[in-house]
Amino acid sequence: MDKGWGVVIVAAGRGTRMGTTESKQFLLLQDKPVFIHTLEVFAAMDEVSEMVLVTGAADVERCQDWVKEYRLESHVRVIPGGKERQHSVHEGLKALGTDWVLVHDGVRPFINREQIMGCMKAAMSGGAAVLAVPVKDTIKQVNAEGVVTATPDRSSLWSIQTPQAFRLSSLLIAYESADRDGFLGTDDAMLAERQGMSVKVVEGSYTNIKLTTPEDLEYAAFLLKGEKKR
Ligand SMILES: Nc1ccn([C@@H]2O[C@H](COP(=O)(O)OP(=O)(O)OP(=O)(O)O)[C@@H](O)[C@H]2O)c(=O)n1
Ligand SMILES: C[C@](O)(CO)[C@H](O)COP(=O)(O)O
Repeated sequence: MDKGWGVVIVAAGRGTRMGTTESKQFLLLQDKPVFIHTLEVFAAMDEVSEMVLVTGAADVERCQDWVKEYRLESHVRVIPGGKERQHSVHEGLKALGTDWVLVHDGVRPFINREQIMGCMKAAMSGGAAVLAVPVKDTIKQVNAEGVVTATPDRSSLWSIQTPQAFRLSSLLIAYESADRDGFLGTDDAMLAERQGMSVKVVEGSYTNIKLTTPEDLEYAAFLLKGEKKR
C-alpha cells in the first residue's frame, strides 16, 4: 500500500541575517507566527498524511503550544533540529514513515496548494522535483578581489525555492551519504544530485519568498494584505 506524502517543515534556524531578537520563524505576520502560516497551507491538504515541524531544542515546547492554539496538533509533530539546515532536515526525514516527502522552509509562508501539487506530480513522474523561478538579473561570478570572472548564460539559471519533493528512501540515502562524506549543501536537491538523481525543476512564483533580511518582512506584510483582499 502507498504510504503517501510526508512533509518536513524546517524552522530551527536563528535568523542571523534578519537581525531580530526573536527568531524570524516566530515573528508575527498579521498576529500569527510566520511558521504557523506555513504549516496551515500543508495541513489543509488531504494529500499529506504526516507532517513534522523541526525546531530548536529550546523552542519545542512553545511550538507545541502554538500548534495547539491553532488547532494543528492532529496534523503536526514537533521535534528538535540540528546545527545547520541540513541536520534539521535529516532529523525530520528520520521521523517520517511515508513513501514520499516534501521538504519546505518554515520561513516561506507564501507557498500555495497549486505549487505544492505541481512539485508532487513532477516528483512522482521523475523521482525528484524542486520549485524554482528563472533569475531576472544578470548573474556574474566574482573573485575574492571583486573582479568579474564569468557571466553565465542567464537562460539556464534558476533561483531555487522550496518545497523540494523526493522519494523518502532515496533522500535518506542521499542524506546518509552526505553525512558520511562531511558534505554540506545549501538545499536538499544538491544531496540528491550527488547520488546521480535527476531533479526536475517546476516553475513556481516570485512571491514564494524566503524571509531572510529585514526588507522581506515589509514585502511579506504587503503580500499578506493582498491575500486577505482576495
Ligand atoms: N540549523 C538550522 C538552520 C536553518 N533551518 C531552517 O532552514 C530554513 C532556511 O534557512 P535560513 O533562511 O538560512 O534560516 P536561518 O539559518 O535561520 O537564517 P540565517 O542564515 O540568516 O541565520 C529556515 O526555515 C530555518 O529555520 C533549520 O531548520 N535548522
Ligand atoms: C533551501 C533554500 O531555501 C533554497 O533556496 C535555500 O538554499 C536555503 O538556504 P539558506 O542558506 O539556508 O538561506
